[in-house]
Amino acid sequence: MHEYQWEFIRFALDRNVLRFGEFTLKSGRKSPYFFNAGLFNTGNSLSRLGRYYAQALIHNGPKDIDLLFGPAYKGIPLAASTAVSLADSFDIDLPYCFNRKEAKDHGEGGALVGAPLQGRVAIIDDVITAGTAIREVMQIIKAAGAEPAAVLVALDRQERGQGELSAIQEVERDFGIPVISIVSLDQILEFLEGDEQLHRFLPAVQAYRDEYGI
Ligand SMILES: O=P(O)(O)OC[C@H]1O[C@H](OP(=O)(O)OP(=O)(O)O)[C@H](O)[C@@H]1O
Ligand SMILES: O=C(O)c1cc(=O)[nH]c(=O)[nH]1
Repeated sequence: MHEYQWEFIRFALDRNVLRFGEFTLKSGRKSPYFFNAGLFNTGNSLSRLGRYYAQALIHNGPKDIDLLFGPAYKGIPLAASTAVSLADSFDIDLPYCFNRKEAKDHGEGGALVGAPLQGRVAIIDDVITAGTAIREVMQIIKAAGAEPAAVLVALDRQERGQGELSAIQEVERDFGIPVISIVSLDQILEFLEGDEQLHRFLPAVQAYRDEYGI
């Protein structure tokens, strides 16, 4: 694992974002670990997080991105902090937008907020598990006439999607775009192996991976 990945896992553990226990996921799967990006909840942690995403996009993403999109809800501050980091640290001023889960019927109305949803879009979200959320986002982008160009997530849980491939592999195959993650379950397992205090969670995470992993 790269040093920045080890640092990122330490950062997520310190903020209680990465936790071990028993959690029910959007897919209904019962997971022994959970990544709650909502707990990156201070200016400092969001600023640091935005830099991780911005670096991942610059180093591993396509060069010709026109817009960042943050899926409601947790993707919203992620896209915003990535946009700020790109501007502040890399002198790249990209527009960003996000959706509402319920369309608004007064004021400016509608389900989209921010810059017009157009051009080549990088989707900024927290995790991909079974891939349901990301497929919903693809529909929103296509309905607007824009073009999905990449997906960026903090954590690739490396779980099966609709078939035998991982949800991320299915997205790459079905939409022909790269999915970039800061860390994946492989690195979390490696971290657990090397950490005296967290080592005890390894068996449960490995058993979960045997059931749902690829
Ligand atoms: O790959 P999947 O199986 O779809 O699961 C992952 C998605 O589930 C969570 O979103 P959720 O819809 O719970 O929304 P939130 O951002 O409002 O917490 C998470 O933020 C991912 O977007
Ligand atoms: O699959 C999910 O619902 C899910 C997993 C996870 O680790 N974090 C999260 O916010 N959602």
